[in-house]
Amino acid sequence: MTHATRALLGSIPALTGSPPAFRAGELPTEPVGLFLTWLEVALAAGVEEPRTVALSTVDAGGVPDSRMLILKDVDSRGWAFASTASSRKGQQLSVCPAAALTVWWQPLMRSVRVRGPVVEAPRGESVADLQARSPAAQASVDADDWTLWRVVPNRVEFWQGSPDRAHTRAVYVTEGSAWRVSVAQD
Ligand SMILES: Cc1cc2nc3c(=O)[nH]c(=O)nc-3n(C[C@H](O)[C@H](O)[C@H](O)COP(=O)(O)O)c2cc1C
Repeated sequence: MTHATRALLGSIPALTGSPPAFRAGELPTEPVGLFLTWLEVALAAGVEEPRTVALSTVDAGGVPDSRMLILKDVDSRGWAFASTASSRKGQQLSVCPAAALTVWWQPLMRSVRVRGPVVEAPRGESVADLQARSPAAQASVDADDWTLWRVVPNRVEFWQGSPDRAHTRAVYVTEGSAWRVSVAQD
């Protein structure tokens, strides 16, 4: 029933919502501050579970996988997430230590994506992360397996959708130890 499915999908609204003001001429010089500002706006707007992200990794053959995860921290060291080293993502990160991470915050019509190499946090941080989980969540994993990683960003893109489809993207790219930001309308 391809036709019916296509019709069903076509009938579902997409890119609904109302964008907050986005002054592309007044961007901060680095992306972490802007991400945290957007997160605060998402929280104030009642976006549900704004710390949920899609994390994409690739296997040894270059084939990607993506899954939802909880964002654990964001600072100048990167975007932190945690899982088991023995998981599919853990195995993929051991052969290809790089990832992309994406959020979609509705009804703000905002998406952010972050990409770069992935580094494992010092062991103590993984232990602390595990200890902060519920007893049931702690009991479900082997403590030695639980791992905190960070995506160390070399490209961060802030996408602001618009009802008139004049979407705006602010793209931060590393240039040595500094960030270069450019704004595109598409
Ligand atoms: C909203 C949401 C949040 C999740 N958060 C985590 C998480 O923080 N860590 C984790 O290991 N799995 C989390 N999961 C489960 C993952 O999506 C995934 O199923 C699991 O980690 C196995 O992925 P893998 O086989 O690609 O390694 C979450 C799932 C959902 C839907």
